[in-house]
Amino acid sequence: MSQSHPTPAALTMTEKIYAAHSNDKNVRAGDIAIIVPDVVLLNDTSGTITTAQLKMMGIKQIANPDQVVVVTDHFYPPKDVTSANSVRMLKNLSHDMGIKHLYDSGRGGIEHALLPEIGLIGPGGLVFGADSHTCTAGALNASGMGFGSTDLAAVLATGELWVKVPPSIRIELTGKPNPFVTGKDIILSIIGQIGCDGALNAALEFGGAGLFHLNIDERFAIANMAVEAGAETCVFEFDEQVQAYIECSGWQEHSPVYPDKGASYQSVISIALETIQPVLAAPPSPDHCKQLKDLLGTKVNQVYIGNCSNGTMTDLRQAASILRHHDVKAEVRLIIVPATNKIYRQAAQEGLLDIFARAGAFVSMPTCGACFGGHMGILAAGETAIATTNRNFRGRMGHIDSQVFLANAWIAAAAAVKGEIYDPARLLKEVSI
Ligand SMILES: CC(C)[C@H](C(=O)O)[C@@H](O)C(=O)O
Ligand code: SF4
Repeated sequence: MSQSHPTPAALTMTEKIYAAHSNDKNVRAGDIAIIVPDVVLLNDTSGTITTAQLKMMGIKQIANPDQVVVVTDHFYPPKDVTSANSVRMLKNLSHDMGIKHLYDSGRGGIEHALLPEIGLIGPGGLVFGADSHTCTAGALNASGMGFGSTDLAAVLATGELWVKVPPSIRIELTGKPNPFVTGKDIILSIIGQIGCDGALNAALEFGGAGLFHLNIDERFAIANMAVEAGAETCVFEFDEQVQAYIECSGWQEHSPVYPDKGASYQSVISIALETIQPVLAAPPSPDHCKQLKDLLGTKVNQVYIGNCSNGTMTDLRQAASILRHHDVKAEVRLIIVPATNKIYRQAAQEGLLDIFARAGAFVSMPTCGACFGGHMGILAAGETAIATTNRNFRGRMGHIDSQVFLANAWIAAAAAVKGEIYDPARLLKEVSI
């Protein structure tokens, strides 16, 4: 419950979003508040546990079917009978409970990329999801929080949940990134600096003049990985780029939040974008940040370009700029997965899918697939992958003795061509000579 706070107060963006979704408009960081999210997000892994919990609780009708979005993406299209049963379970739930927002992967995409794209989340909005990367929504001046499946069952049953409003860490971005430095390099560098628990139980809030140089796709890549620094959620400041995005997506509510001058932060971290170099996260964790120049020559067996953080048009265009001139090295498996149906079709229209297929890549409609070692790209013992994904824990993409390096799409594509970690800038120069 909210304590008695002096008013008027200077608030963070996170405090404003949670207060706006609570009956108690005076809630602040540290308070426990009953929160009603705009969206409750379920997928075909955790969502099935949530569904089973609802059954155990004897819930015949959920509180607000319009609040719920169901996306089948993790094992989509079902890879075996168990995953087929999971998808069936979610389709039955949607039918029985009157949930209209049901998206299968072919029609929709990976949940965190899809939700903003179809205008179901936007400035000032709040989503609770049974998936840790629900924080991706933060790129659009919204807040997304991941929960366990049982908590989500409680939200479905009642439409609300108690939450401890997190304190915020302000990340002040200044300057302009160098060529070949992307959102991925920025977030990997930040996690490398503060560690996988550097933002534990806090909200990351991104702002500053440097934001101007980051397009929305790059902000998605950054927001998506806030949880890899331990953050509960993250929020980016609102600007013209967010405004332009929601004009296309159709997000109806227009309630951007701004940080108040004098708002209180757990800490403030300044990042001068021009100081960031192209980096990778070496195994076995996303905070194991290494400069590209220190990993050159590392052999790779598989390259994966996709997932909910980096399966965007920005990533695909970067990969295509390399693959239009080069074939994938014969012994390397390159898998490219646009994050949504819309991105897939845009890439087709721009001729990118053809460039990928011609170069020898395996291209697929959206699915989580290999990202979490689910299907379609499992690593054998001793194999090494470079992935534009967000996690490289031991065994993440397959065998417990396989390795994953996280990197941007330029670096990933260059590795697919060379079969080893290679400087994409150098590769492009070799073409123009
Ligand atoms: C399976 C799912 C619950 C999980 C998550 O919560 O993040 C997955 O999406 C992941 O990336 O590991
Ligand atoms: S793409 Fe990967 S990280 Fe994203 S939701 Fe799917 S499994 Fe999780």
